Amino acid sequence: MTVNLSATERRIASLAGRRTVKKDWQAAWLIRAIECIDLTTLAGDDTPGKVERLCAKARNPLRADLVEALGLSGYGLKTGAVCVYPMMVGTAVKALEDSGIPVASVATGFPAGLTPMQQRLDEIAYAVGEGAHEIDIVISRRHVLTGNWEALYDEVRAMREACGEAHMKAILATGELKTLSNVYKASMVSMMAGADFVKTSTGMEAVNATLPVSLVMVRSVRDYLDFTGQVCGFKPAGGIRTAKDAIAWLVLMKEELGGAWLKPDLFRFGASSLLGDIERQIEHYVTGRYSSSDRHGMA
Ligand SMILES: O=C[C@H](O)COP(=O)(O)O
Repeated sequence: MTVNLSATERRIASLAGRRTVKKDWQAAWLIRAIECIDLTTLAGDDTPGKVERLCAKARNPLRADLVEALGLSGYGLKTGAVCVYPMMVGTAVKALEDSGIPVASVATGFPAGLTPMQQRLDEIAYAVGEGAHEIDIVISRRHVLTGNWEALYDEVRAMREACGEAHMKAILATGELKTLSNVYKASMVSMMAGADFVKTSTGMEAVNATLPVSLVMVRSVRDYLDFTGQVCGFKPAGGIRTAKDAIAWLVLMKEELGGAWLKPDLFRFGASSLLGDIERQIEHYVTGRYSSSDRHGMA
């Protein structure tokens, strides 16, 4: 399998012109984007209080006056999930009780994945034991860079088993995989080994989610569906900060995979600050005025 870089770039360059999403449609697409956000905090200074505030935001992602102006009172708008480190899972589970919002936890030596395998599996067990519904694992980049696909398969398979009932997202850390062909192969092997989602990045690599890498991954999802009949979700993560970015990714999903991949069961944004810009754009749609971005803090 090889990926044609210039064809990939050409396809991405043409995407923006394929759909015009303005005014009411833009507001509707942004609401959908909110429902697909894994609202994330993965920082060394995370505290229970910060996670509780983030969970409150996940329950009420837009200010009440904006929700009312959009006619969404009673709709129950909420984010797709809240994503935290394993030590914060218990706090998040408690804060999200009865909300229907799943808690996702990174695990397996996030972000580098360079801890011994047993510890990585124990970390999954810990997060699941704390109540995580979804586990975002990181793959060993060295298996990709050395072409050891069997080792990658075995690793992801073992992690899939450790997740039990929890959904598993496989983070490829695409910014460290060197080539788009490697991205395609790593994505395919992760799906073969049982990943429910493939995810671009940890947010900690030098290069995180990009549209060309995302195109390659969604094509692998499409091919996997054609080969096996199995559906897999997709999660771009890292550096997605603006409403405009969100629309670009939603257009990509709609064009490449169709409407089924515009819903949180098959599509998520991994993002810590995207919601703030979306709220700001929706405020502009409702009031005609832009507020300062610091009025839309997350936690
Ligand atoms: O998976 C989520 C990422 O760590 C979030 O990255 P971000 O802070 O660039 O939005």
